[in-house]
Amino acid sequence: MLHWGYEEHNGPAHWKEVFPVANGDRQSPIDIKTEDTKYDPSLRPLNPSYDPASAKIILNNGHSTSVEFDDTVNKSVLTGGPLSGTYRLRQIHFHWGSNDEAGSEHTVDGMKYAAELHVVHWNAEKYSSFVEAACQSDGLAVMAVFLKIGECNPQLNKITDRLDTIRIKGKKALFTNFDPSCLLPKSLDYWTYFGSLTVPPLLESVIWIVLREPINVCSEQLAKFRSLLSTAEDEVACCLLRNFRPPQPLRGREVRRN
Ligand SMILES: CCCSc1c(F)c(F)c(S(=O)(=O)NC)c(F)c1F
Ligand SMILES: [Zn+2]
Repeated sequence: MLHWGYEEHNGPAHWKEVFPVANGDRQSPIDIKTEDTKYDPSLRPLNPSYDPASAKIILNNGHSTSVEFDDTVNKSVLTGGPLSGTYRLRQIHFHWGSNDEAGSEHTVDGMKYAAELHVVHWNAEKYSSFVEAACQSDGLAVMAVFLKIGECNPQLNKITDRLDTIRIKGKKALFTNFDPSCLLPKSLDYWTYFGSLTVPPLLESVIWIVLREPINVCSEQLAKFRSLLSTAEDEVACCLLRNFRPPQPLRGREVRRN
C-alpha cells in the first residue's frame, strides 16, 4: 500500500498491512448497541471551556478538513465527564460519506449518520505534548458529535464557507475567533468507551465521548466537504468523497452512559 487513504486500493481494509494495531482489542469506531450500554452514576457532566481566540488555522490535510488550535497553554480545555484531569483542545475535524446515507464513523444500533465531528483534546496534566499523549492509553479525549441530515446549520457555515480557499491537500488559511461549542447540541449527554484513533496510526490512546444528541447539517453543506481534494497541486485531482472508517469489533469492551 503506497499511502493510506479511503480508496479501494489504500482504504481501511488495507491499513492493517502497515499498521497491525488495526486488529487490536480497543479499535474505533464501534457500533453502539444502546441496550448494552451501562448507566454509570460516577460519570460527571461534561465541561467544555473554549476560548475563541485559540483557533488559529483551517487546514486540508488530504484526509479531512481541520481547525487547529493553539495548545501551548490551557486556554481551551475539556474537563469532567469520564475524564480525570484537564484535557487541552488540539483540533476539530470531520468525517463524511459519498452520499447523505452514510458518513459517520460510530453508528447507533446499526444506524449511520451523514457525518461526524471530532473534537480532539490531549491530557496536558500528565503529558508534555500532543505527540507524547497520543502514545498513552489515557492520552487523548475525543468528543464525537453526529451530524444528521436536515436544516442547514448556520454555525457550520463558518467552516463550509471557507472550504473553497483550502480545496487542495496541504492548503491552510487563517481561521480565528471560533468557539467549537457553537457546534455542540443542546444536551451534552454522552456514551463513553476506551478506543483508538480512527485514522492511521490507529493508536489505542483515546477516551471516546460520543454525544447522544446529533446536530443538523443540510445536503448542500455536506457537498462542500466532498468537493475538497485529497490530492496536492502537482497530482491528478481526486475529490475526498468519503473519509470514514467502518465500525470495529467491540472485543468485550463496555460502553457507559451518564
Ligand atoms: C497530529 C494528528 C492530528 S490530530 C487527529 C486527527 F487529525 C485525526 F484525524 C484523528 S481521528 O482518528 O481521525 N479521529 C478521532 C485523531 F484522533 C487525531 F488526534
Ligand atoms: Zn476523526
